[in-house]
Amino acid sequence: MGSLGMYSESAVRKKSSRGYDVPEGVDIRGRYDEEFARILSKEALLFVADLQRTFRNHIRYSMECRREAKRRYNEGAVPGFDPATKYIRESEWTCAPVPPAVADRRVEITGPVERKMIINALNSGAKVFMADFEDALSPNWENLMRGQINLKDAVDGTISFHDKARNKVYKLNDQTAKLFVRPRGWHLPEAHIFIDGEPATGCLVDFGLYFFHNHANFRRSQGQGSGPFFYLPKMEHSREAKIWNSVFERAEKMAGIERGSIRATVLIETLPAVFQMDEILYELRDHSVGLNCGRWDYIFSYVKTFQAHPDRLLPDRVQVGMAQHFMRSYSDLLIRTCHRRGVHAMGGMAAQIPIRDDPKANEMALELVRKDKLREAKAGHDGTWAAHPGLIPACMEVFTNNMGNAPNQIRSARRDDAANLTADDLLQQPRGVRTLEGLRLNTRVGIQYLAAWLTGTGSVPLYNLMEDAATAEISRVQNWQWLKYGVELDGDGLGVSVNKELFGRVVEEEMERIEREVGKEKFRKGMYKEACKMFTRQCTAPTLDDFLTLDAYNHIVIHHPRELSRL
Ligand SMILES: CC(=O)SCCNC(=O)CCNC(=O)[C@H](O)C(C)(C)COP(=O)(O)OP(=O)(O)OC[C@H]1O[C@@H](n2cnc3c(N)ncnc32)[C@H](O)[C@@H]1OP(=O)(O)O
Ligand SMILES: O=CC(=O)O
Ligand SMILES: [Mg+2]
Repeated sequence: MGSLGMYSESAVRKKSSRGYDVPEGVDIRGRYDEEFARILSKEALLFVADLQRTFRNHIRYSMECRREAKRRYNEGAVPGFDPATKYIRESEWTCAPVPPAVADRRVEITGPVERKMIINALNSGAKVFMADFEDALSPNWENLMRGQINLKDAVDGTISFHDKARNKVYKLNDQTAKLFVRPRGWHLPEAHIFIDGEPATGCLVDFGLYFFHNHANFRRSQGQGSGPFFYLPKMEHSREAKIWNSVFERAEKMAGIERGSIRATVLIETLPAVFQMDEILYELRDHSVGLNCGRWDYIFSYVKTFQAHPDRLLPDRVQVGMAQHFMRSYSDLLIRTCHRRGVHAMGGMAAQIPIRDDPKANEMALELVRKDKLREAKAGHDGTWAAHPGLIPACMEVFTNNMGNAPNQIRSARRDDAANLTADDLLQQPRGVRTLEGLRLNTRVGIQYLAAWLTGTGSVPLYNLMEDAATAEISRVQNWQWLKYGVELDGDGLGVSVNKELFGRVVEEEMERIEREVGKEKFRKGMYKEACKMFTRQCTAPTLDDFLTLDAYNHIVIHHPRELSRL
């Protein structure tokens, strides 16, 4: 438990907020629940409110800088290395030593903070489990609060789950994966918790509540004296990493633990951030355990950054893989940067998942995963991500064959050759063709994903692939880009160009197909029509929405007394 020593007495005064006991200035607008109230204790909320008050202006400024950068890119500029921080890139320094508890991260499983999945992931045989409040989670009130309860039970070691339908009880094994938690990105508000009349910042709620309730037990049971551990998503600039560093320092002070205890891996998953990798590590150098290639959001970010650059259009989504020059360059430079600074360079997610009812297709999917992991291990990555427990043995085998007994390749794979990579390498337009099937698949997947998200599920299997917020974003922005520039579907050889009329027909036909595939009953009961409306609006809007989930979020905010809120 944290101490309240750093807060004044008056700030702890109780005030009733729809059933919850809250400190001054905090208003809980989500449903009251006794279990939630244990997470939303007055002390924990005070900690979250303190983070919000301390950092809100820094966050606001950073988001304003993102808008300013977007304006520049939209006027024709391209991202590049910042001359002002050349000294950071060129000087020799290293991050704090990697804590022994997480030296070996050769396979990491990811998944939403759902109770059964947390147990399965911790028991999966992976070295790390990244519990996700971000790409894999629909951040409705129930998911967020239950997620916090589940994580607390997991850290306490008491988590269990009874699947009544199968009469199966889930419990933790003796040996479990190390827990990392990924809070939401800086851009997402938490509209069920108001602080001083404004929605709280989503990631400060996720981080604050988890840290407050778990830091002590985590360090004892999991961290061998260090931790807790985090993954930090979707940053665009080192100034955002600097805020996280300050958040960590403040949390460590509140908890009375040593500075540098908290450790985080930053996902490099926006195009501007690839030019800031040294700077991001530098800001977090006492709190870093590396960088990760968040390849799916990275592709999304490529389209978003170049939304006003018709000379940089993408081919079909399925063709934008790690073999493309810009993706390979990004992974190589990330490895070189991390190893030079003494931390892990983590690989990314292959989207394939096991295909239960078709052994041949399953073997082909597994082979694609093996190939992807082999490329990562040989390139020098220290570990990788798996979306499903069924993929762990294959990923483990590839990394173990390449790394042997060493826990990582930080010292052995320097990749100094990657120092020659230039901005042109990192920005090179991907090669390939565009097809009507590409447009159809984007539409079919985007709508089904959004329909799932609106009903509380943030990661889904679609057409034998894992789909989450990052992969769905690619579908959305690619459709938008093709519509905006009326691109020719050059892979079909028919000379057809994408326009609103064609897209309208595709939407109609794909909705019919979805109804056939999921069945009339599920289609009627689900949120496919709402998702279709939302997805269509976003694909055809004159200006590109920054995030699919920002507009969609308004539809999952439920305030009590019951009312639907628009932010
Ligand atoms: C771009 C990025 O950000 S990637 C990171 C974010 N994305 C993710 O984390 C996605 C994680 N993966 C998943 O959510 C799931 O694997 C899905 C949705 C893709 C597929 O899930 P399902 O359809 O339930 O898979 P399936 O039916 O094969 O599951 C079999 C078992 O494995 C479990 N399982 C599947 N994936 C996971 C996981 N990632 N973690 C833990 N357990 C899992 C299921 O709970 C199920 O358990 P059970 O047999 O005890 O009931
Ligand atoms: O978060 C991971 C990604 O690929 O996006
Ligand atoms: Mg991502």
